[in-house]
Amino acid sequence: MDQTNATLARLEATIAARRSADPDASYVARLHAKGLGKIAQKVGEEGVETVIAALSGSADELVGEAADLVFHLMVLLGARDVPFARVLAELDRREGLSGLAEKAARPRD
Ligand SMILES: N=c1c2ncn([C@@H]3O[C@H](COP(=O)(O)OP(=O)(O)OP(=O)(O)O)[C@@H](O)[C@H]3O)c2ncn1[C@@H]1O[C@H](COP(=O)(O)O)[C@@H](O)[C@H]1O
Repeated sequence: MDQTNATLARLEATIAARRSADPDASYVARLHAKGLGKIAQKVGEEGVETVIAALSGSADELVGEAADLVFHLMVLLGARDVPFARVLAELDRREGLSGLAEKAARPRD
């Protein structure tokens, strides 16, 4: 397993373990206590903050916001019982398929 996948696998396992923790002691548990809607909202907020950092922040700020976004996305996937491996497998499936070619092959409305 390469470094990227090892980091994500560790984070996924930590998130799964913290879901049922005390919400007073765990941010992951607190998010789950607030429900799927709150988790999804956080992903949206972190996405917007990542965009702002990309357009007007430093590289360090962009790294920080991107980490927040990936973390909250992993919490969201876990809340829906979707293993991150499925996302990686989907990216693998798309490997080598140009985004332009994929779009051109879509059925027209
Ligand atoms: N990677 C992260 C991570 N990244 C960001 N965050 C938290 O995500 C939150 C995002 O910041 P915000 O200001 O948007 O949050 P907020 O003020 O609570 O937001 P609102 O209540 O206003 O919606 C902060 O509380 C950050 O500390 C994280 N919290 C946890 N982890 C990982 O998850 C593990 C388990 O964490 P706990 O569940 O807290 O033990 C940790 O050991 C880490 O590995």
